[in-house]
Amino acid sequence: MHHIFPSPAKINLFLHVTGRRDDGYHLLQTAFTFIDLIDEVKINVREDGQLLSSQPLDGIPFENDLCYKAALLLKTYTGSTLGADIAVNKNIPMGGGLGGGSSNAATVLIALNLLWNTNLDNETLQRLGLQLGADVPIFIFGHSAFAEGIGEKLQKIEVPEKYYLLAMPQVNVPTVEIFKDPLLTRDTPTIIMPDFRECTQQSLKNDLQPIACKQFKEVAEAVELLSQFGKAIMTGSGACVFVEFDDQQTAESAKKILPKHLPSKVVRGYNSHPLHSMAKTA
Ligand SMILES: C[C@@](CO)(OP(=O)(O)O)[C@H](O)COP(=O)(O)OP(=O)(O)OC[C@H]1O[C@@H](n2ccc(N)nc2=O)[C@H](O)[C@@H]1O
Ligand SMILES: Nc1ncnc2c1ncn2[C@@H]1O[C@H](COP(=O)(O)OP(=O)(O)O)[C@@H](O)[C@H]1O
Repeated sequence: MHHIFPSPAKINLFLHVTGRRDDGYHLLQTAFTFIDLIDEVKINVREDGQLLSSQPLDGIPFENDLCYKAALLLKTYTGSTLGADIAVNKNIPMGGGLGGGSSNAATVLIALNLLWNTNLDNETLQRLGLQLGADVPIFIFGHSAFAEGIGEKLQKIEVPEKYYLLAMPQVNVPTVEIFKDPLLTRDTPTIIMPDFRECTQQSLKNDLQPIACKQFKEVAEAVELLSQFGKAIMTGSGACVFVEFDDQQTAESAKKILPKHLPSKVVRGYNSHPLHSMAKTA
């Protein structure tokens, strides 16, 4: 029997680079919230222990798929003898700073932990998830959060659930190229940030954005086009850029003004991960 689990995208409402660790990874302060752009992860438990996909993603061999890596990690860690068929219906563009791959990995960890009865607690799953990527823990944490470290130290926050016009420039921004750019600002002063609503406009910036705009003209164009509606902020290391709206209609009207070559979508922010909301209502 197939089980279907939601796997939402995230946006970084701001992203500050505050330093660098000894291993070269950058220290960040960021705020994550979820949006209703959602992949569907379909899972079927296998008794024979194999991990397979009936529907590999375009250009990604299953061994490199974060879903497979998450399943293998959980299987190795717990010693479960069970396996799974895993397939994803993709709606989240890849490599856009929306965390789709990380979200898929988190959903697989949560879902298989239930289906295989391996009973790991949420914190252990977050720790395992971090081995797959810095963005995985937030999706297991399951609530809007202020994040520090490389994104793994999470504090719950309530963010006003706004609408966003999300522009998706058709370019793949390699995260590593942005972080290694000599012009990157790496010394944004740290902030204390428990209440998102008190965040000043000045804090609402992404330090990776000027670098992505410099390296990719498509990102710079998206920022310029969205800036006519408000403060345009890039998510993660790009390429997607968003601007906030209080209501859906105004966001839809703004979308109509954008040129056809820039794909865009009106989305809504959510504090709660849809898997957690499902668990509460079940
Ligand atoms: C920038 C963020 C913000 O949410 O999001 P995305 O753009 O991926 O969605 C994340 O921190 C992305 O973390 P993660 O997904 O682990 O990045 P990876 O692709 O593994 O990182 C590629 C490379 O970027 C550099 N890197 C990444 C994260 C970080 N905090 N410092 C770094 O210096 C490292 O050189 C790393 O090897
Ligand atoms: N299940 C998956 N979904 C999306 N991307 C995946 C997946 N498995 C591996 N990847 C790889 O991870 C990269 C980063 O994906 P993703 O998390 O969607 O974007 P980003 O890190 O920009 O937010 C993709 O470019 C892709 O090569």
